[in-house]
Amino acid sequence: MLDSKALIEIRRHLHQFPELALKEYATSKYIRHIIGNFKQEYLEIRTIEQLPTATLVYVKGSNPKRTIGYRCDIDALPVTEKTGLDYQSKNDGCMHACGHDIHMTVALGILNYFSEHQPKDNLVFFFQPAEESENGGKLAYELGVFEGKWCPDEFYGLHDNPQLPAGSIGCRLGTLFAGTTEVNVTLKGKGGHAAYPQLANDMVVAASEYINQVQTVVSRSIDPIQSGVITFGKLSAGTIRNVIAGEARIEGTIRGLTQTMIEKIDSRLKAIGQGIAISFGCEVEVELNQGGYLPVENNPELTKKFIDFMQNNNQVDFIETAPAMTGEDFGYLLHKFPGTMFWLGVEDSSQLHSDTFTPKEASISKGVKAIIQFIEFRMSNK
Ligand SMILES: CC(=O)N[C@@H](CCC[C@H](N)C(=O)O)C(=O)O
Repeated sequence: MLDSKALIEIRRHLHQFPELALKEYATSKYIRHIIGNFKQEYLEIRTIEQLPTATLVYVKGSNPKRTIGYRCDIDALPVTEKTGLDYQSKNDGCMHACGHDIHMTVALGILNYFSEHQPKDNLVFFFQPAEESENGGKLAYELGVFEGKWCPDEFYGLHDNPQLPAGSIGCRLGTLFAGTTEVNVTLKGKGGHAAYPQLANDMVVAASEYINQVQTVVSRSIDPIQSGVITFGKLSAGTIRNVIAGEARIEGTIRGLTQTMIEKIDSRLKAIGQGIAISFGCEVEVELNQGGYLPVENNPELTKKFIDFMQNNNQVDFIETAPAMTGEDFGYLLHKFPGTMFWLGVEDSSQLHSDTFTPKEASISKGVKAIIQFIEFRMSNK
């Protein structure tokens, strides 16, 4: 069984070579290499031609009543790491700033254990590309990856959480994470000389107005008891100070804890786009793409079992958490299969997606242990 030193070595390797969504070639090669060193007797490794960076592993149960799925995500973010760690990212402008290196290592630790201790039920491990964007979970589902013996009766997955103590487990009944919609707004007007605004149609001003008006959506259009977030993380326009920009592009993300909320915000963003087009006499295209980022809704029965198990396990520090506005395309898979998503505490003062994010590695072995214990408990259950 991989000890904590071996797990940390794996995690540090993964951390140094992060790759963006659907480009995780070295990552998946490394994952397969590590799995290739495990005892193979109960394992079947599968790759998918149309989703080449995905890896699935089937573990044959000794007396199966069901197939339990376990998913982890493998992609990284376009963030330049500033941790200064001696194992910091060697891939410029790319970082495991959301802790997917931790997720992969935990999954490998669990898989390693079951490769040596044949489980009673069948297990399916899914090392999923493209969680941060590009809808890897949905893509896999639509390719029919989970058909036949690869279809889990129940599916589990975790996300790391820097706000929780290292190695603790957090979860809740109901919605754990928000649904998200990616939004891209393109505004087209007319470029020109900075000195002659009357002859041009300035899209820096129109884009600013669009962004300002959108700030009223959460404060004025939605029920204050419910939650919604709109963040524009990227704005681009223009080439130089003295040329009026004829085009602007805004990229953002919308979050809501219910699908109704997401749809309500989506429709307001479209309507504001139409208003800006009329008032500025320009073209405004509002593209909305939810992809597979549906709200992460935990299955009540399975999640109750999960929470009861973790709460009654004196080796686990369990924390009941509030819903979070993070998104996860595991939400899509949980709309197809019953299951549970939960947090693994990694305790850090930096938040997810920050360039100084440094999860505590002690959380890895604790997470592996707690999840193995849960899977064993689940296999002993009807
Ligand atoms: C856990 C986490 O941080 N997930 C990402 C998921 C991204 C969703 C989608 N690409 C979007 O930006 O809307 C997050 O940003 O919450």
